[in-house]
Amino acid sequence: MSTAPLMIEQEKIVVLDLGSAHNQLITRTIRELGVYSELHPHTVTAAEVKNMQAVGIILSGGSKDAEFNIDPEVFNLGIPVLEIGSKGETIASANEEKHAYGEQSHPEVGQPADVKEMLRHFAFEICKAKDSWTMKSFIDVEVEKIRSQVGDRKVLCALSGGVDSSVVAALIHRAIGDQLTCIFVDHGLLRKGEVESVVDTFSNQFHMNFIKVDARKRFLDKLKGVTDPEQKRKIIGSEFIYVFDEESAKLEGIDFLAQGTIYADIIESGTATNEVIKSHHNVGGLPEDMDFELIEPLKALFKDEVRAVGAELGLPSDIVHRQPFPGPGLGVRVLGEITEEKLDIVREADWILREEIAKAGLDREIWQYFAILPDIRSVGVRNEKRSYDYAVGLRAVHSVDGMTADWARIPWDILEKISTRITAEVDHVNRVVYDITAKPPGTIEWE
Ligand SMILES: Nc1ncnc2c1ncn2[C@@H]1O[C@H](COP(=O)(O)OP(=O)(O)OP(=O)(O)O)[C@@H](O)[C@H]1O
Repeated sequence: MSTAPLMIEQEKIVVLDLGSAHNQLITRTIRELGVYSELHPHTVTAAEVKNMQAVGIILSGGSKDAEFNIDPEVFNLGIPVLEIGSKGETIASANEEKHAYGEQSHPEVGQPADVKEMLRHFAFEICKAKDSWTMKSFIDVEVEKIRSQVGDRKVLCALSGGVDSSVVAALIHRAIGDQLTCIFVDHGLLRKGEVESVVDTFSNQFHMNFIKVDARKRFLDKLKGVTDPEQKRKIIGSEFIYVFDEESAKLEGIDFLAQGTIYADIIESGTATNEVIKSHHNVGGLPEDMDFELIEPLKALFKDEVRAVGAELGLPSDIVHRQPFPGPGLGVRVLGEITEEKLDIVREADWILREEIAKAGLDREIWQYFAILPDIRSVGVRNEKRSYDYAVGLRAVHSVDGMTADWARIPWDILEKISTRITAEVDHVNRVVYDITAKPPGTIEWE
């Protein structure tokens, strides 16, 4: 985590990380109130805080602990300070007028109203913050920043059709129009309808400089005969880089690379952001030695804020609300060797699942749901004849951040409908199973 502010000019409440598990929740809650907030390490100095346009400071968690000694000058800045203990209780608060709070609050899930009230009181009554943090104002500010950073030069964006890179592309396009070029690699591992939706949105509706690379055959050839999951991921990742490198080499005069880095990437990577190229991605990411300056306009935003920016920029709902989808795509949902036939099966089964979940009105309720094709065939009967065909797995989970998950209690009759449709409509499937494993001990994806 960097000590430099991400939104420099924006008035903010600074949350200092003293080891509480609630830090992110507190930061988000303040933003939901309409006040921008950033999380910073406890090692930040008073002088640094002073330069952050801070109107309030929150010390969050374990502040009595010696290992979290903070710069004592922080208390002398004339900026209100609120201390929240590691269990969420208000320990004390101090500011120039020595306001004190006796109330006890617990920002655990289950009592969010209390915390929100406490934070609202602190932000507006004590800090006199303005509720000026909206996604519309964010877009206005960022558009200006991008314009002055880029000038008349050119920007390249690797567009996956996922939420982050789609919103980055739309935002930069709003700022500089044709100076942006997007490259979308169709590796043949996307779900049904996704390629069409990406092309339609960015090429037909936004009229972007949009390059779609059809690399389906190339990826399948490389994956032929490979069954080991790690090996599959590696091949998909490195092939993506080759393809992207080849395509970008054809373009001239590009100075910048746009990245969909978001706040979670920064908080989780624990490093100064602007030096890191998004490193966690499964797709392998782009090589560190690419000769581009980075533009990362979403790096201060939480995921729900990114979605709100996307909606404000006019991106369609299927992109803005796209479920988390692994970088290697269906490559990790076809277990064992990947073939065209198996990809088709999983794509069709997944489509039916998505359709029925949407029809039942559960599509926003369930965090993630998808079909898997395990490498299993079993015996069944079809038209009074013995069949020996594939089993399809269904997975649907509730989760907040993907770290833990519980399986979704989809009503039986909906599961029945999905199963009946899959076995009737998808060739070579004679059995459907539902995964009832939580994470842990399972993972959300099967590979
Ligand atoms: N098929 C693709 N075509 C072009 N770029 C891609 C593709 N897949 C991934 N990328 C690029 O690599 C980045 C990281 O990919 P990853 O699959 O880990 O997605 P992510 O972190 O969820 O972001 P996103 O929401 O943009 O997909 C993407 O943001 C995008 O810039």
